[in-house]
Amino acid sequence: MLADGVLVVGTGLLGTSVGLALRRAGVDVRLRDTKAEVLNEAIRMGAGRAESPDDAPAALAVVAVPPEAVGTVVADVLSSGDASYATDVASVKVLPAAEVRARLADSGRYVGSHPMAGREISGPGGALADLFEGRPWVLCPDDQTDQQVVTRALAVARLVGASPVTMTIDDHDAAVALVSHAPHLVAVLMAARLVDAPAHEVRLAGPGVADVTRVAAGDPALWTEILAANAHAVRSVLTDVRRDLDRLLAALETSESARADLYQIMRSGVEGRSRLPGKHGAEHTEFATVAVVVDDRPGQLAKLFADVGAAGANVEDVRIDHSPGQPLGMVEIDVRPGTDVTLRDALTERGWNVHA
Ligand SMILES: NC(=O)C1=CN([C@@H]2O[C@H](COP(=O)(O)OP(=O)(O)OC[C@H]3O[C@@H](n4cnc5c(N)ncnc54)[C@H](O)[C@@H]3O)[C@@H](O)[C@H]2O)C=CC1
Ligand SMILES: O=C(O)C(=O)Cc1ccc(O)cc1
Repeated sequence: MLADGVLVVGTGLLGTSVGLALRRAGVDVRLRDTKAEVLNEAIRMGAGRAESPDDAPAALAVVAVPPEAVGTVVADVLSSGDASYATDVASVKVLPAAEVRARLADSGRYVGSHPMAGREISGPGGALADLFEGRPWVLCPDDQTDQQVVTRALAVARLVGASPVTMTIDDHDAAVALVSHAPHLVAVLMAARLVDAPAHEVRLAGPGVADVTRVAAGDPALWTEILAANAHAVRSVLTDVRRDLDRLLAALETSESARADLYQIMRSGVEGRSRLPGKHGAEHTEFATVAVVVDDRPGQLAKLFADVGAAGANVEDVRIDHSPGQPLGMVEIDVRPGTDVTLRDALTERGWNVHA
């Protein structure tokens, strides 16, 4: 089905990651980017090859350019015959669909899609072959969409290790406003509080504020396009957040009833977070954590993981924090509840400093 190969347009973070994952699955991938140095870096990384004038039309173009450029690029690859069908990976779906429809009479050869995986680093340098592993990949066909393009986009999603999900473009944009775009803005607002903060305060920052603000490091130009294209749905979520913020401000007053409400708000945070999907999209599972203090020297982590493996424990997740100013790290290993006791004993026996 993808025997004629895939054309990836836009060899930044997403395009190069798609190329690396498809190459690993044996697909012929040709690459295109308006910036020669970016294209050459993606080729050097093994994400695909340069296009050739002798190439037959690609089975599918995967358009991985910023949202406002998607319509023009999809119309170009389909009308030039560079690809028979096209999909895109933009973080919004209503805008690209409208732009493709406005530019192409046979827009049924396009289906919008969105892998729910990314990083806060732009460009091919941040690309990873396993970026999409176990992540949802949303496809948004409508009644005009040709089944061929859906089949091909589905094949790409599966070959890169993602789990395909189908929804309408409107449902998609509403969902990502809640789970991606509004959270991005909350992270940005908290990170922006640090800009003029005194250095002696910022110095105390630990992994908590780093976790909460991680996505705020994303490319401001790309995110401005994403948010402008989904402004309506994002405003709706932020209006609810503003209402909650007002309630929170009142709950921080010093009265007994305010204190009870503050507790209720904290409880709703725990409850909401527990609804986040767990590893590989499975239902959220509470893991048990084993924390080990590790010397910050070469080979320690490899030795620790070997000892965890020897103890028969499966690592469900792992976090590493470095103690500021000390040659020590704290490794938190999440395992299935029940296995933590045996693991703790086994690691202590092997001489590790396991936190109580
Ligand atoms: N960054 C992320 O975490 C995620 C991004 N996306 C979506 O993926 C798309 C790409 O984002 P990134 O890879 O992060 O951006 P990026 O900035 O790393 O890469 C975009 C690339 O597109 C190229 N480009 C721009 N216009 C072009 C055109 N007309 N023809 C050919 N190449 C062109 C740029 O030169 C650049 O190399 C965006 O639509 C974004 O919404 C989707 C999921 C996650
Ligand atoms: O870094 C993360 O956790 C993300 O959620 C990345 C991300 C960014 C943009 C998207 O459209 C989809 C995923």
